[in-house]
Amino acid sequence: MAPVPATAAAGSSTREIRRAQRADGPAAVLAIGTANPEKCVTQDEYADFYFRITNSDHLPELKDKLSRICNKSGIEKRFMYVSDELMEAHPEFADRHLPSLDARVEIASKNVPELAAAASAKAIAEWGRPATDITHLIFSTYSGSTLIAFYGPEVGCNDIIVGQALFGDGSGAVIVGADPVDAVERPLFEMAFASQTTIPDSEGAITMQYMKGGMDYHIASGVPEMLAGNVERCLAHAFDSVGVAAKWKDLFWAVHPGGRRILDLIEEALGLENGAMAASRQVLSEFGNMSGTTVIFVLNELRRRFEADGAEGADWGALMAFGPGVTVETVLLRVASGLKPNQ
Ligand SMILES: CC(C)(COP(=O)(O)OP(=O)(O)OC[C@H]1O[C@@H](n2cnc3c(N)ncnc32)[C@H](O)[C@@H]1OP(=O)(O)O)[C@@H](O)C(=O)NCCC(=O)NCCSC(=O)CC(=O)O
Repeated sequence: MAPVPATAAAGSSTREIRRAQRADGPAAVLAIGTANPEKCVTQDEYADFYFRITNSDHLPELKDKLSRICNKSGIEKRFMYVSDELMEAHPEFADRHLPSLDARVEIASKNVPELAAAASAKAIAEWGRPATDITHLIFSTYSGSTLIAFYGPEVGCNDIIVGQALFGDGSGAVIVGADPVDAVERPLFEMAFASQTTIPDSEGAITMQYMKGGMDYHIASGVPEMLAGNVERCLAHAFDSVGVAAKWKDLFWAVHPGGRRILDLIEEALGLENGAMAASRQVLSEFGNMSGTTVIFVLNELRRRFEADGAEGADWGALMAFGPGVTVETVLLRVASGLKPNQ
């Protein structure tokens, strides 16, 4: 980021002073950091773990259902705060009808900022400049799968089972700036355009609500179809807005892996080959769905892949995130000089 002049000539207009404060170049991701809680559970042991620590082994049909979904999830392992020790200290977390929100928030208030700080520290170390020089450090955390939205299964509440199969905890941070300082800052991805759309008639499809026993959530079974039916117009709008004629097959992709089926259906809807969302699938496999935090992990994985293979041929890409609303966030990315060989 170019230094802002400390003083302006006495006769400068306010407009000139404001102009001197602004960067010329596009906003770019200059560094990325991620962090997860220590506890790791593999997907093939998760159903046993979850039913044991919530004292729910008397519900074998639900346990089988969780195993079935875990097997189809495309996830190998996830990180989370919940553990035997936590559940021994807070047995009330297993029953969402018991009041526990205060205790959950108290634990989250200590742990979540620490995780965000760990991810941010990695980003700052990679960036290489003093933290006091930062203008934009953006971080996201997710702690739902233990702390806030973790509770035992219930007959008739399949959302709980689906959520238990998919979500993991983590934090991601990016440093964003413009006009990078040569030989110090390394732009990874430039951001050319950003937009947010609410899908028509999607109210109620993904909901989250704080209750006395934790966060209740609902994930409608048609969410993958809903997203797949709407991403193309979001992409077309974004690329039209910057006057770029993009072919979907030529882009690189950082799509939120909300679930394996979401990636499958979006690839199909856009006519992409199965490998197009390899970075999203890799993150899904290693970490699960960490809600809004996940796309930062996907960006990091894309960066790793570009560094390993070179970014030859890749130029434009799209980051897409999804959340309650149902909203679709689209950010147009361009591979920046820091990821291009020979620059
Ligand atoms: C869950 C899946 C991995 C299951 O894989 P498949 O669909 O291939 O398998 P399948 O059709 O045999 O389904 C397996 C079992 O899961 C059940 N099932 C699937 N989706 C369900 C849902 N939303 N609610 C309740 N049950 C559901 C099926 O009925 C079936 O039960 P049975 O076996 O008994 O017949 C997939 O459907 C998926 O990726 N879904 C997307 C999940 C999603 O919407 N994520 C977004 C989260 S919100 C988000 O990411 C935003 C945010 O956090 O902010």
